[in-house]
Amino acid sequence: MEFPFDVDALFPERITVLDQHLRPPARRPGTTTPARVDLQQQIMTIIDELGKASAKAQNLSAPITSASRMQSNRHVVYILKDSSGRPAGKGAIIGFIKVGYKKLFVLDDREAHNEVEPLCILDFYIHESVQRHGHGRELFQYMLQKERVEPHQLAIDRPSQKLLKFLNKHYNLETTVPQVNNFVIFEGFFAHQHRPPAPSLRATRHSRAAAVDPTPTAPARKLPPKRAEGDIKPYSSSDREFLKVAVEPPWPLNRAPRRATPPAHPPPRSSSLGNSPERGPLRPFVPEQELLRSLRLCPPHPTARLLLAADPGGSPAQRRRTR
Ligand SMILES: CC(=O)SCCNC(=O)CCNC(=O)[C@H](O)C(C)(C)COP(=O)(O)OP(=O)(O)OC[C@H]1O[C@@H](n2cnc3c(N)ncnc32)[C@H](O)[C@@H]1OP(=O)(O)O
Repeated sequence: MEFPFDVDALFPERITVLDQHLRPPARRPGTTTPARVDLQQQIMTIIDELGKASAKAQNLSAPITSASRMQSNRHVVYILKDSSGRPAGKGAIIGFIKVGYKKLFVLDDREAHNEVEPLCILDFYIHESVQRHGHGRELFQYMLQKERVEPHQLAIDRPSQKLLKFLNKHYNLETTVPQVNNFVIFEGFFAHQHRPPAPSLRATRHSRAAAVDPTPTAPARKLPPKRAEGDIKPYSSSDREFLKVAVEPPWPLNRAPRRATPPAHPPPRSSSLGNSPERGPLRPFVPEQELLRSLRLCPPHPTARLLLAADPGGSPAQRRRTR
């Protein structure tokens, strides 16, 4: 994937790690340094384009990775570049993987709910022209070492068939523990749950392009106690949740408020907060409180008044309850 600017100078290392600050990595000595804002704009362009390409490859209706979503989440993206075109070309981007810690409620093999906070694979893409060349593995392996996690410790947000095959081939991950949410976890997940997240993602909130530390050690952290079934929320929020087509609420909650003039700007199709870009055809919802208020202010219909008057048995209290 090529860009009109010098990707090779922007990302001096083969793999660049970026967090929510999207800070441009330090440039090689001797290279000219454009204004910081320009560099950050280039990074945002790369992330937006990668997100779009990944969504297309997965047949998603909208990207789940974008610069704005990165800025509003504590996710980390690992970007793999190709500088083989150097010195003539400007380098190219091969792909990326996005990870982040998420609080999830997952079922173990006895179908008991467990509250956990594993590192999740949220998005992963290698350019079509170079898939099945080992780049995915290179990126994944780097991420595992940097985050100090083992493959069984990961939760995968709705993996594609290709990713399932990838995990099976490279990491022998095959047997899944059935879940009711969109996350896939593999056998061995619970055995490793006492291994805590590494400080790389949690504590270091800077753009990094550091060398891989080959010693995967991390201090132990106690997991929260198991919750009673009643406390458990029915699902854990996936990053892909906002892609689902929204279900229209029943009448009259689906009535749009009357507007004299159309809005000057349509609502954003997708925001960093994760509202669905698929909601175009749906009418905006009337807030429930507003609806109740307007119902209370409504004078009773004449027929209703007649019916109330003709009901000798109905006490005011009963009528209040019925109403
Ligand atoms: C949580 C999520 O992100 S889900 C979305 C995952 N991303 C996608 O599905 C996007 C499209 N696919 C891709 O971008 C890539 O194929 C990735 C990221 C899944 C893997 O990256 P690659 O560079 O192709 O992987 P790498 O070369 O290291 O390993 C190849 C192995 O991956 C699996 N794989 C990759 N592509 C395919 C494919 N088209 N069909 C079946 N298996 C595939 C196979 O196990 C393959 O081994 P094989 O060639 O011996 O059969």
